[in-house]
Amino acid sequence: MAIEVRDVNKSFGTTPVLRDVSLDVAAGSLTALLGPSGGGKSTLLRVIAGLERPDTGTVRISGVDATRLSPQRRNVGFVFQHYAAFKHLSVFRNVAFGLEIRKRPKDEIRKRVMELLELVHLEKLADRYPSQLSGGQRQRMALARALAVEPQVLLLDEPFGALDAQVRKELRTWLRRLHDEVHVTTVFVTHDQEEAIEVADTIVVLAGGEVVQAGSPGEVYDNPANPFVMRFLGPVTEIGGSLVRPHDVEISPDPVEGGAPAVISRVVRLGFEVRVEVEIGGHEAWVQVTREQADRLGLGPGDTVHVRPAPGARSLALAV
Ligand SMILES: Nc1ncnc2c1ncn2[C@@H]1O[C@H](COP(=O)(O)OP(=O)(O)OP(=O)(O)O)[C@@H](O)[C@H]1O
Repeated sequence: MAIEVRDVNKSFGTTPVLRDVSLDVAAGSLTALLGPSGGGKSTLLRVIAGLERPDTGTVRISGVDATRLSPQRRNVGFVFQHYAAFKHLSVFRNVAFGLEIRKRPKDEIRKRVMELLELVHLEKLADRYPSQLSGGQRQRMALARALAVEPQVLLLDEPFGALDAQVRKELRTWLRRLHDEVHVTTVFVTHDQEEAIEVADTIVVLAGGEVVQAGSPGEVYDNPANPFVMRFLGPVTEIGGSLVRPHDVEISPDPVEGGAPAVISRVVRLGFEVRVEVEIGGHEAWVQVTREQADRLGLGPGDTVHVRPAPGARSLALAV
């Protein structure tokens, strides 16, 4: 394991922020810490980085007990949402910085920095200053700088959080590819479930300072540990006292075994998908169907249909 967090507790004043957190991060993996705002994600990342000291518990990095080591001695690289670049230094010098203070030979620095700039596709912008870069380019420079000193672990705290949705999506794909090339163990914080599912090979769901579930994106999406995780990972609706994904609901004009009669209140076409809003015995639910299905069934407001979770669909019973 590249990172082993054991029974970590951390409070700020009297407020517990991390409660008995244990976590294993496999070497070479790309792990997302996912959860709602205030759940403790950044604090956990900072504990791993050595920027916060846990009240109890331990952090091991590459087999070494790092709990009491300073951030500088942990061999970790980090990138934050608002990356503080050296404004008066060129992109090249920003990336070279860590190597220069380690007094590496000039030739070696030049070679390594140019390799890194190619990796993050900034080789043509080496002589620019940070103020002459876009937000996305600046974050890529930050990643190159963090990678320059060959950290054992890369820690990213919402690295694309301040960028607009389009650039964010591009950088996600790019981060995944970068990771496939470099394989450095990476932990990144996000509150965006789509980002976590798309980029990470392991997702750790953190809420209320506790690890609620950890697993591959498929496991966490398909086998959520509880209704909270199911809601957080994707859309849900309630049918017959169970929580189910709206694309896992069968809709039929005729009565079906285990089905409940429902009245369609609205049919919303969202490109390829159609969202069918229904009322079942006084409560609202919705079903996601394809446009082809909606047309074939001729669904319209006021129609009575029958709905049930599709056979084999994942559903979670809700406590009454
Ligand atoms: N230095 C601090 N002093 C006091 N309280 C803090 C400190 N840092 C964090 N907290 C509190 O700890 C809780 C968890 O914060 P943390 O930043 O770890 O959550 P998060 O999951 O990363 O949330 P976000 O996505 O909003 O950053 C919050 O209630 C926050 O107000």
